[in-house]
Amino acid sequence: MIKIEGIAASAGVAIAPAFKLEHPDFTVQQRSVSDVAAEVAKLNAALDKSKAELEAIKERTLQELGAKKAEIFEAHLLILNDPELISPVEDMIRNEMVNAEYALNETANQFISMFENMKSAYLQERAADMKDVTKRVLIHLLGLNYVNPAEISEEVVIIAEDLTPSDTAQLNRKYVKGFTTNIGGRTSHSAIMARSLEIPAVVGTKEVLDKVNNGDLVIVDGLDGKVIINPTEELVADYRSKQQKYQLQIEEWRKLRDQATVSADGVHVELAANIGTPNDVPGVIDNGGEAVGLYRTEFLYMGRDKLPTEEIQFNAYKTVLEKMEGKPVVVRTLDIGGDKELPYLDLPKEMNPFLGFRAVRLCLDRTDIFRTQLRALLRASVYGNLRIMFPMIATLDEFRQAKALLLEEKDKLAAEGIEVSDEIQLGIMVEIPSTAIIADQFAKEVDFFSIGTNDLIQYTMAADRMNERVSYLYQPYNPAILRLVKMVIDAAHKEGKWAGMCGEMAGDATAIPLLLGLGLDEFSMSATSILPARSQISKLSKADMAELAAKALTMQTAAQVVELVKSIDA
Ligand SMILES: C=C(OP(=O)(O)O)C(=O)O
Ligand SMILES: [Mg+2]
Repeated sequence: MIKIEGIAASAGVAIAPAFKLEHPDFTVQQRSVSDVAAEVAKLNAALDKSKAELEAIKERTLQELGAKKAEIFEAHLLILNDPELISPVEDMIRNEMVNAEYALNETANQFISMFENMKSAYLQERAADMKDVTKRVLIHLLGLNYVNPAEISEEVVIIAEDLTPSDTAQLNRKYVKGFTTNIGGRTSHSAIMARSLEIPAVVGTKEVLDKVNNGDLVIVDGLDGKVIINPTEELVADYRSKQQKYQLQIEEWRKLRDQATVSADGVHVELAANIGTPNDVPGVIDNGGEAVGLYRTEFLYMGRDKLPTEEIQFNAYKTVLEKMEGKPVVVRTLDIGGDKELPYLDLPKEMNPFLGFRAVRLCLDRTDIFRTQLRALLRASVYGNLRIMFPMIATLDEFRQAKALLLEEKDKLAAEGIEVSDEIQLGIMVEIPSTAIIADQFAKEVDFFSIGTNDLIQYTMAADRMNERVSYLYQPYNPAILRLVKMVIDAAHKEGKWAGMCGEMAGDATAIPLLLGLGLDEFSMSATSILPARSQISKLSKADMAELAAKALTMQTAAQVVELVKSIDA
């Protein structure tokens, strides 16, 4: 039995066999072959295995997710059965006497670049299918040991060095009971997504991948940040009861679903949810969310081969607004960069991606991309209560430029006779210290602030939010952070505006008493944190918390602040 400590990233307990997820090396080398017939046979065997896999996946998808989702695998099968692709591969092996993987890769790449250069969106999508199918066959030709995480069909706990946000988005909750990684922090995007998928997770363990073998029984304790490999039977029994207790607690919280969030002394605050896709909305409603406080639109841009069209975006935004039935929806414009990459934009690698060309910086440069998103948002605005928010604003100039582009697009739509709501509030994320410091000036021009503590903490403390080695510096309760938060809230209130928070700190049980005391109006968090937060706030008096917060601001260290907050229970 091995016990490993990590960072509790998504609540709950998972107990299942380990599935190690390692990204294989798809590099293909050219080799000369003398036995051409054997090479062709090798190709055919790999094709047969791939087809059999696809048949099985298609069948399963059909049963579990329906005909529409299964179509993609039918398309992949058609490619593998297409003589126009397969014959040239065989010809190349025979004529040039080269290895099967090289012939396949070369031929497929020619088709891929041909499709990519076509005008039709349909044919461009075929390029993505071709890439997927080629990878599948190469896995067999190169003898790689790899299963796509989306295709797991038994209950497992995933063990990985790290998971990208798009890996995480593909996980099927039915089979993936939990995950644990070597690197990452509580605010890395895979952790955030794990919370919205309600998959227990422990990240930043530094060593779990080296310590575990495929099939080992693993416990992931996402409540206390522990991973146990090959536990004793007694420990498994203990954790099963911890799992049940947590389940009962969730049922208790559920009773608060349809209630407003009111403090013990009768003050209402808004509890909103952070979402990544329209599919997250049922989770928001299910968890009693009063609004969407942050819709991270970048996930619409990820996991595809090219930019989403205005129509794709319009439909996504409209769906969210309609499903929220008039409750506020804060949509954040594209925040790509940092740990969220868009390979098809072909941006140069940067030394410090979190300090680089990202979010609104990119949008103000690539106004073509930005304008498309703004148009889609404006068109969708008539379907609900839309609020638009710009990320990573560092200067007033950036806000003014972004707002000017929005107004230009609004005028254009009006000229085209397309209806746009006149009630759209326009706000900014406060996640860069410069903006927090002159929040009083911003407050005169914006309709609201949403404090992005995930980034605000990393920029204030100069500690990478993804790096577990400096996680000791990632201190939400540091008085320096609390003072910045206070400046932003006070600045908003002075101008009659509201201040929210959509960083993970907003859902953190230790931070909530302080934030309530500092006067935060809206708390936006992972949907699963909403009910525990509602329960907690109902027991706190805002007036008492204001006194507590005032004391916290005079403390010297984060540890002292934590002690102070703990003392309210004592
Ligand atoms: C909510 C935030 O945005 P993201 O986590 O997407 O950077 C933040 O920085 O706090
Ligand atoms: Mg951010």
